[in-house]
Amino acid sequence: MIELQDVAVGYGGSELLAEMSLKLVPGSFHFLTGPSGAGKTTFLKLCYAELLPSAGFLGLYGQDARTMSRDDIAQIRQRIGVVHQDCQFLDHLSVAENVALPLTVAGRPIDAQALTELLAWVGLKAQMDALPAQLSGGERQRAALARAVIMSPEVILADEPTGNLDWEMSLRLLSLLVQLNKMGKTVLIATHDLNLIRQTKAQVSARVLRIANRRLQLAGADL
Ligand SMILES: Nc1ncnc2c1ncn2[C@@H]1O[C@H](COP(=O)(O)OP(=O)(O)OP(=O)(O)O)[C@@H](O)[C@H]1O
Repeated sequence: MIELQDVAVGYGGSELLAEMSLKLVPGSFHFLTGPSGAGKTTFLKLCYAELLPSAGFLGLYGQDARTMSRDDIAQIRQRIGVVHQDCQFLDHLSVAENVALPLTVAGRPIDAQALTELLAWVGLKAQMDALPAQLSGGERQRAALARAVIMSPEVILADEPTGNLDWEMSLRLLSLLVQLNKMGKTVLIATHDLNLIRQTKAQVSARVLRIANRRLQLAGADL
């Protein structure tokens, strides 16, 4: 579904990451770790063609990302749900309307019952009519996760989804991502929280990728 062969990427002509190869197979669970500034967000942006490689092959569902039209990329993005590091919401819309926004934008009907069930699943049923400003950090992250999965994507990419959360809330969010994986979704989570990775590996068979020295590596068994 997402395949990189010898990919390099950078900004403004300077290379940040190089020689990256990876195949994200359906149903897999990956963590991506590495120090701040190593390029985790940049790597995720490649995976949903927000950035294109400066060298190598990036395949999205069998198509070469560099030859895809805007429409092709828009289609592919419907199959990839992204939880961004700084989850942004439209302040004047309710939590439910924000979560349903990808459907609205795509011109798809909103199934009110399915929306309520999704909000209940992330523990936000009581807050569905609240405004985003009324949510706590953990609630915002869970709303962002609900918004990322509302289009039933096959892949979920989450960028530091537990960034500012306490341990208990981090585990709660992780358990939602594990549940999605057990439902067959492919999950990739960028995080610098090694304890979280260790904790999750007890629940799910996860591979840990690490960015070091501008390269993507498979982390050792210690993680
Ligand atoms: N749009 C951009 N233009 C130029 N440089 C950028 C851009 N986005 C990121 N960078 C630089 O690329 C490097 C990697 O950034 P990136 O956000 O991918 O790292 P990260 O591993 O996700 O970091 P963090 O853990 O702090 O979120 C950083 O040095 C950053 O300043």
